Amino acid sequence: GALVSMAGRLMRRWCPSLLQDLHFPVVQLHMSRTAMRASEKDFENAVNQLKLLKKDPGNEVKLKLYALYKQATEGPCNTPKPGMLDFINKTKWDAWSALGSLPKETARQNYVDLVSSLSPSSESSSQIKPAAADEKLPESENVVVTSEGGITKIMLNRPTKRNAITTSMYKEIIHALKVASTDNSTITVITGSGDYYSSGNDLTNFTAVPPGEIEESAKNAGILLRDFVNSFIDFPKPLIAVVNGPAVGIVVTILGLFDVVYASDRATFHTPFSELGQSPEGCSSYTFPKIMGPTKAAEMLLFGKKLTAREACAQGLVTEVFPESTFQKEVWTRLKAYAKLPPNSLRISKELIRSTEKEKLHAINAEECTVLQGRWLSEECMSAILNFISRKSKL
Ligand SMILES: CCCC/C=C/CC(=O)SCCNC(=O)CCNC(=O)[C@H](O)C(C)(C)COP(=O)(O)OP(=O)(O)OC[C@H]1O[C@@H](n2cnc3c(N)ncnc32)[C@H](O)[C@@H]1OP(=O)(O)O
Repeated sequence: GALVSMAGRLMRRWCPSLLQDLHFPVVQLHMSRTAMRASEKDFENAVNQLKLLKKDPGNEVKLKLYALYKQATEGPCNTPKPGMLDFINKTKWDAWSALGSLPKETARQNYVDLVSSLSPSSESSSQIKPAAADEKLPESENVVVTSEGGITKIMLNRPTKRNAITTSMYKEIIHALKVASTDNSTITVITGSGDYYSSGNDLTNFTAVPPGEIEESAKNAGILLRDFVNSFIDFPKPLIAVVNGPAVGIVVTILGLFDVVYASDRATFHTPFSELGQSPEGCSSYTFPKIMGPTKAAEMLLFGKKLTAREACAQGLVTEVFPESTFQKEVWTRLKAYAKLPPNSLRISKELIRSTEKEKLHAINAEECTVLQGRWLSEECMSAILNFISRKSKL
C-alpha cells in the first residue's frame, strides 16, 4: 500500500514531464514523412491540427495519442517493458502495448478520429447549453427530428420500405446526432414510424453503382458506416432506442452503443449477416459477446438467429419489454420523467460509464468496416443482394 501511494505521489510530481514527453511523436512524424503512403496525409494533417489545440487535452488523451501514434508508425509494441520505477516510460509502454495487434491503418485512423474529436468545435461544445425555449430542428422526409420537453427524437420515417436506411439517411442521422449532442435537450431517442423499427441497410444502396466504380463505392460506404457508428460511440448524452417493431441488421448491431433500449413485444431482433454474405458491424463483434456471452452472440451474428423482444431482454440487449397496446404511452411517460433530470449530471455519469471503452470501440469499428468493405465486393454478398432485389429471397 505504501509503495502504491508513493508511486502515486511520484507520478503526480512527474506529470509535467510526462506531458512534455508526449509531444515527442509530433517531432518524429515530420522526420519520417517521406516514408508515408497516400492515406497518411490525413494522419499528417491530424498531427498539425493537434499543434493548434488551444486547450490541453489532459494526460489521458495525450497518452492515447502517443500509443496510437506509435502503433500507426511502428506497429505493435515489442520493445522491452521499462522497470517498475520508470513510471513515465512504463505508463507510455503500457498504453502502446494495450493496443495489441491493432493494424497500423486502424491506429492511424483512430489517431485522426481522436484529434478531430478534440478540434475547437468539439472543445466549445463540451458544455450543455442552458435550457432555452424548445426548438424545432430542420426536418427531412425520411429522418424526422423533433425536440420537445428535453427530448430530441430522431424518427426513421420510411414506413413503406420498412424504414430501410438509404445513404442520405445515414448522413442525416449523423447530422441529427451531431446537432442533438449540443442542443438544449437532455436525452435523445431513436425510433421508427409505422410497423417496423427498421429493416436495416437499404439493400439498393449498392445496386445503382456503375460498373468500374464498385470498389470506390464500397470504400465510400465503409467510410460512411464508420462515421455513422462513430457518431453513436461518441454521443455524449443518454441515448435511448424505442424499438417499436421488427429490427434488422445495422439498427440491431448498434443497440450495444445505446444506453437504454425499450422494445414493444412485437419487436424482433435479427442480424442476418451470413445469409447476406456480410459480417457484423456497429461494434457488435465486441458488444454482443460482452452483453450476452460469446455463444449467444455467435448464434445471432454467425447463424442469424432472430430473437423475440423477450429473448433479447433476457440476453441483456433490451432493457425492458412493454405490451404493444401500452408501449408508446408507457415508454414516453417514462422518458418525459427522465428528461427532467439534471442534464450535466447525466452527461458526466454517461462519460464515466462509457469513456474507458471508447478507444477500443473506435478501433473495433474501424476494423469491422475494413472487413465489411471486402465482404461487399464478394461474390457471396453480391448474389445475396441480387436475390433480394429480384425477390428470390426474403428474411
Ligand atoms: C453503408 C452502410 C452499410 C451498413 C450495413 C448494414 C448491414 C445490414 O443492415 S444487413 C440487413 C439488411 N436488411 C435486410 O436484409 C432486410 C431485407 N428485407 C426483408 O427481408 C423484408 O423486406 C422484411 C422482412 C424486412 C419485411 O418483409 P415484408 O413482407 O413485411 O415487406 P416487403 O414487401 O418485403 O418490403 C416492403 C418494401 O420495403 C422494401 N424493403 C424492405 N427492406 C428493405 C431493405 N433492407 N432494403 C431495401 N428495400 C427494403 C421492399 O423491397 C418492399 O419494397 P417494394 O414495396 O417497393 O417492393
